[in-house]
Amino acid sequence: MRQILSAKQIRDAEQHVFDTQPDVDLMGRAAAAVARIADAVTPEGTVLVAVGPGYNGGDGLFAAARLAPHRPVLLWLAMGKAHEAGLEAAVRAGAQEVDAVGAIGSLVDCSLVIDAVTGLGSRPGLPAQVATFAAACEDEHVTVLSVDLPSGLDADAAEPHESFRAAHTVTFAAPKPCHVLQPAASRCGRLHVVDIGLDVEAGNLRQAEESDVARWWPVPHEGSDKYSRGVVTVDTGSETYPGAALLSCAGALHAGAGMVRYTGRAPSGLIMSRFPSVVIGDGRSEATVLGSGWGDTDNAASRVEWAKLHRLPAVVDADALYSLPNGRLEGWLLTPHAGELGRILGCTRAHVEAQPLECAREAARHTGASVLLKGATQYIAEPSGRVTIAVAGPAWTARAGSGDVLAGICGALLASGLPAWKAGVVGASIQAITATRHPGPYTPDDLSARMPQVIAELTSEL
Ligand SMILES: NC(=O)C1=CN([C@@H]2O[C@H](COP(=O)(O)OP(=O)(O)OC[C@H]3O[C@@H](n4cnc5c(N)ncnc54)[C@H](OP(=O)(O)O)[C@@H]3O)[C@@H](O)[C@H]2O)[C@@H](O)CC1
Ligand SMILES: Nc1ncnc2c1ncn2[C@@H]1O[C@H](COP(=O)(O)OP(=O)(O)O)[C@@H](O)[C@H]1O
Ligand SMILES: [K+]
Repeated sequence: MRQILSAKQIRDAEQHVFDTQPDVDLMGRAAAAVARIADAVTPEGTVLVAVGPGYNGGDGLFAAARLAPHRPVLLWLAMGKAHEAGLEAAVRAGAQEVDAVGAIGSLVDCSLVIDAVTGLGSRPGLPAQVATFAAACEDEHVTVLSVDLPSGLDADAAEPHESFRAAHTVTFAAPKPCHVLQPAASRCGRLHVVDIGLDVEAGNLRQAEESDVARWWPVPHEGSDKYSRGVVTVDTGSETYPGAALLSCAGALHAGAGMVRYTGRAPSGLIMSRFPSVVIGDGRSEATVLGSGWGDTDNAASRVEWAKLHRLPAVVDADALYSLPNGRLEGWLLTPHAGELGRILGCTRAHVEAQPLECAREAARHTGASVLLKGATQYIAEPSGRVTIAVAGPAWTARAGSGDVLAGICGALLASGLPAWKAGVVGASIQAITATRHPGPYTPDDLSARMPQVIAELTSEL
């Protein structure tokens, strides 16, 4: 599990070092890492460093001082001002200053641009002159290495403000939200996290890794039977949308449910012809999946209430999300996409997309359920306010029906005994990991059929 830290948490940790170990040169360590990675990314050729007015620019200047003795280095002071000691060191080492016109003109001969304009102190967006330079870097296809974060992004946000588009980003101590939350994360390129000796405390935002999914996967043991592995009741699909029933059953079966019972309104013959191991009809079970493909069902509320009355942990998807029963939904997992979460909260999809963490947290706090907010970045919020980001996957998964499969996967995991938040994290992650290992336009059901092999690989890698 990787901790994701806010700008404030990093600044507090830096302050602690300044207060307790005044001799430690944090900027020197940061600059050394930037120079080392710059040489690793492009070992030869001219490096142009775009330098801002604060400490981020200082990192760039001290990195320039380390690079200039063995390769040509140009400096562009993007906002006029620069860290004085850093500038002196860079110039002393042989770096040469250019103006804005010279900076853009030299791009054609540069092998690397180091973006050290702004970092943690970045206000969203870029001043016009810097925006022009960033656009020119893209036009010339120059490799950009951003220091701490692509200048223009907000360290704590997912929003893709006008910013540099980096091929590599070197950050310090831990990733910040902008490095892992889409769409901002797509501006960062490959992320290098460097330890500069900050002592950081765990917060309430973290990202799951493949190793967590492997560790948490409910692998059956000698004593397992179909009941102990977990029976999941799937009430999804309808006469109008029978496909959703097949998709959620496919998810539950391929995630390894001990038994799948189908109680929805899609024709049972259809289910049996595709999945003969599914048992049609009600019976004992450990969890239920509700809502995918219900459409405008008139008795949605009573079907959701039924799960609450039977104290059955539920995965609540799609239309069932608008018929949540009153009271705390402890042990439940809600799986909205941004539009659905907006409707639940009474705000717009755009608001949810701009404030995904806050919205997922609010829904979890309000309902008492865990909330899996689906999309390019998938957030699992708990009522406590803790948020775990699922392992990310490629955008191949972004197609109709992926959510129905995901609901089935999560249902099987909930039935196996995982707590709701973990079922959400593991379910969303396994779908993404499968898509990463099998890239291409697979249909959601074809992709789910590849999951068992990936689960076997993952759990045998332990
Ligand atoms: N502290 C340490 O020892 C260590 C710090 N480290 C490094 O320091 C970085 C943080 O440094 P920082 O706090 O100086 O902020 P930084 O990101 O350089 O920006 C502030 C300046 O930019 C300006 N500005 C911002 N946005 C703007 C915009 N859109 N358009 C125009 N101007 C804008 C802003 O102007 P103002 O808001 O004051 O008007 C201010 O002048 C951190 O990311 C890491 O790289 C590492 O070396 C480890 C040790
Ligand atoms: N950009 C993206 N990258 C990766 N996965 C995505 C992206 N956008 C959406 N997804 C995936 O697609 C699924 C879409 O779910 P949803 O919108 O509920 O679809 P449906 O209701 O049609 O099944 C989510 O589970 C998410 O995993
Ligand atoms: K930067």
